[in-house]
Amino acid sequence: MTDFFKYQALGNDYVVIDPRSTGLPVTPETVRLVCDRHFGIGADGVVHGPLAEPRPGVPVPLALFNSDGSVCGRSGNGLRMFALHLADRDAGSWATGEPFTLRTTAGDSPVRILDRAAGTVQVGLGIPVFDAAALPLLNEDGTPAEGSTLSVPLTVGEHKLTVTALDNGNPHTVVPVDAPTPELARDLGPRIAGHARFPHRTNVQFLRVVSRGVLEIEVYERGAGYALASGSSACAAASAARRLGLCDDRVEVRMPGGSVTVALAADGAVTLTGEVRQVATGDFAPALRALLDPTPEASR
Ligand SMILES: N[C@H](CCC[C@H](N)C(=O)O)C(=O)O
Repeated sequence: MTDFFKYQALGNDYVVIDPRSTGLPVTPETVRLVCDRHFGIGADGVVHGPLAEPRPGVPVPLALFNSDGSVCGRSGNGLRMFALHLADRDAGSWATGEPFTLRTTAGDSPVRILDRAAGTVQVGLGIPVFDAAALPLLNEDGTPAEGSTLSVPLTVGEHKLTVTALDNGNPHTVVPVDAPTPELARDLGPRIAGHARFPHRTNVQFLRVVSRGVLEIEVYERGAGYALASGSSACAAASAARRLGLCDDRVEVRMPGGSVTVALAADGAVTLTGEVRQVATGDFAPALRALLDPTPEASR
């Protein structure tokens, strides 16, 4: 029995809870405690899976949570970590380097372990949607907005911004700025993430185009806060920059925790490649375990 497996991708950390290794329930409350950096293990989110016995050739179901306990449709980093977890724990067909498919509430994502020793894992996040109704995005007066979400005006307090919003399994809002800084992300990030015009909230990327092949972002994640890196955010920034004509089809996206590569196909489909590492595996101590699963039979 192993209660948890912890992974990080460029400092974006997730705790994997595998129901085959532990009987612990996974609920928004337990996710919040596990992710708490003072009272729990500490993580930006939890990956719970596989939710059915994994079989080669069949999409492997899993659930993703943010550290605040909210459900996250898709996580570029969480999916890549879970792919490596399958290879670490089960080897077999997950470790051959052949692509396989992971299934979340946001749909299916192909993953591929390119180099297991180096932790190089690739995930496909599909074709993003730049559509106000899909996000959804509201007008200033609270009515549903319609049409393209490329370069839309957004007022945040005294700031008059021009942002590009998109959905790639998660909602994202890309804010081009001259100088993305952690201070800017921590200050403006939560105000955009929780802005009334985004009823489902949004992840936020502050973007600087370094060159046509290099982007730099600072990330504020919906449900998790300031993040050293985010896979779907890197993809969102690259997709927005490409649609705005600011970058080429293959870009390096630099974040405080490190860089990933994002490739953009002619139809807009996005592939993310980067490093993932296991940090720790372990068991929750009895006192924490009792909080995570208060049923008497859970105590050991
Ligand atoms: N860390 C994730 C994204 C989390 C997105 C989540 N915060 C949400 O949409 O609710 C990633 O690497 O793609």
